[in-house]
Amino acid sequence: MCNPNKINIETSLDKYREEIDLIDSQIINLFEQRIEVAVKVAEYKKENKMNILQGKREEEVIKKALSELKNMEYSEYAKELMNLLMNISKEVQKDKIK
Ligand SMILES: O=C(O)C(=O)C[C@]1(C(=O)O)C=C[C@@H](O)C=C1
Repeated sequence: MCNPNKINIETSLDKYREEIDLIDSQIINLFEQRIEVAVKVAEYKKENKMNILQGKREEEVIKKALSELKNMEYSEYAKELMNLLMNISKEVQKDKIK
């Protein structure tokens, strides 16, 4: 005999995973768009002899991102995510303009 509760648990897990898949696909699309803009910024920086690292701008990006958060419990994780995104931008920019 199968346990109907187990079926329910699996069904809701599948639903949550479908939700995560949808969110991941949006994140990956936005991630790609962000990188493509960072590549354009790299070209601008090269033409204008600017440093790849823009510390003041990074502070602003983090501040702005945190101001969008509804649950401040996640602020350290959000900060970690933004720092990771900017580190990836800088890596891509270095590759593009070296
Ligand atoms: O604004 C810039 O100058 C960028 O290159 C973009 C970006 C980012 O990913 O947000 C990347 C590197 C800089 O240090 C600051 C910000």
